[in-house]
Amino acid sequence: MDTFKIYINGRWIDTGSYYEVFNKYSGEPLARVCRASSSDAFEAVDSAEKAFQNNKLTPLQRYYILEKTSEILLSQQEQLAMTIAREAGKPFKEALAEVSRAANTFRISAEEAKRIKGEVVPLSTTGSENRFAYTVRVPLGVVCAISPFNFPLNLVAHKVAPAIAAGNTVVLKPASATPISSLNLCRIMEEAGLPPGHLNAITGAGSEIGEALLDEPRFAYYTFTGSPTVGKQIRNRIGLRKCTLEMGSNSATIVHSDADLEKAAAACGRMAFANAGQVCISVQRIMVQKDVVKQFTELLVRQAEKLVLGDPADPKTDVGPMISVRDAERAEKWIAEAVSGGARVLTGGSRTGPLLKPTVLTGVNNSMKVVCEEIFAPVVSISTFNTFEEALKMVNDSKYGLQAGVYTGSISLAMQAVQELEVGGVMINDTSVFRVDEMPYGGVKESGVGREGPRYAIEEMTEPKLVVLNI
Ligand SMILES: NC(=O)c1ccc[n+]([C@@H]2O[C@H](COP(=O)([O-])OP(=O)(O)OC[C@H]3O[C@@H](n4cnc5c(N)ncnc54)[C@H](O)[C@@H]3O)[C@@H](O)[C@H]2O)c1
Ligand SMILES: O=C[C@H](O)CS(=O)(=O)O
Repeated sequence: MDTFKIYINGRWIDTGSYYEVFNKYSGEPLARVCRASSSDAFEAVDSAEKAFQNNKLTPLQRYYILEKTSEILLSQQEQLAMTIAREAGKPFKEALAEVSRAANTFRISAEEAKRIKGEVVPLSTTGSENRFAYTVRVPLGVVCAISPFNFPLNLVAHKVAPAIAAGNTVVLKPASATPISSLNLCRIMEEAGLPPGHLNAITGAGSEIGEALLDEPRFAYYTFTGSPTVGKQIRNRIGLRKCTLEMGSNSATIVHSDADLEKAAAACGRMAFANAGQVCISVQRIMVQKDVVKQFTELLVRQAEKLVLGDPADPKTDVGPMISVRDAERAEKWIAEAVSGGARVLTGGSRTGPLLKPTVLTGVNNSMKVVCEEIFAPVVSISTFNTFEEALKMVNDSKYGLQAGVYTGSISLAMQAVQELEVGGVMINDTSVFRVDEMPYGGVKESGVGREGPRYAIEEMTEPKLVVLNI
């Protein structure tokens, strides 16, 4: 079994303490991963701080390193995807797409590294005569990047690539369940020419090492993706320092009676169960106009029942295991809670180990966890509405607000949704899950603070410095 070491200052370090990462489908040990200590965390920050202070990269150097990283990712797409399939349980075909997206995230960040700019500030107030003012955007310094299990490569890319593009240095703490993809990325960035200290990765089980990072005063910025529970802890612990928090959601998609129902059902049927529903913008709630709910539901159930559940390493698999048996058991309990409250299971609902069958529920209400919480499982609930205003209220009746989808043939209804939905992104005639990596991405309410997407993450990871010349 391979042993994966932590990466500090360009050196691979065997800490002598390990934990096992498991194949999420078979439950077999996949690799042994070093467990970092708080002194390793301290050393990682030391390394990043020294690199930031003593070895700044020019924008062009950053461009070449990020562009090269993108190329290497694509050249190793199959093996990187198989690692994602095994450590995260993501179906191989989805994992291939994730590697391709990560390469794209690096390519976009490479381009943005050449475009970081300030602006001329016209001064006209009396007393500002003979003065010329402008701003420059400067990097914040050492960035702490903490990433989730469900996109173990691309969501790490969305933190590391913009941070490096902006001229920062990084200490990365990947999810304990899926650290291998991050360590592969460190290897690739080293091969791409990233000098020692610019990227450091420390791994460990549970929140122990994560906690050590929150107590570290030398981080200028925290970029976190994960659950609201942890995100709130970070917000409360880091004082006045800036952070981006990409957190949970119980994303909704509205299907109006004037929608293309075949198209809407096909998209919802695919995207409600991608990555076994473990996607922050997963189609978890579908609101359907009552005149078309019967037809839509039949189409959706048919779509769900076509999906192949099984080993994510098998190219035929559409839905793999959830990240753990415990999470699958939690989802199963939430389904049972909904059923005891009057909900009906139209398909799915049963579990074998970490495999939960794609599940479609109706007869739900907003007091049920499957609706009001983030289920993060292959479970979707259908509710009905009479008027479009009702649908908008149902979507907004949530503590989350990441992205929403709206299927309608009416431009005025679409614009009303844009106006009234309390979310970070409105997808018209797409599900809530639509995302390409150059988009600004993030939410409101408990879905988070700040935006990702390379150009927007770079804005967050730099700040304007004003210069005034009295000439
Ligand atoms: N909004 C987004 O872009 C987005 C994307 C993917 C996932 N998510 C969210 O992430 C969650 C699923 O991912 P997860 O289970 O890995 O989330 P999680 O919150 O359990 O863990 C996220 C990261 O935080 C670390 N962590 C845990 N406790 C910590 C602590 N006390 N201090 C510092 N770090 C700590 C974990 O080790 C992991 O690296 C879901 O809520 C999902 O909605 C959001
Ligand atoms: O899980 C949340 C991710 O941000 C979803 S994706 O990156 O849009 O696939």
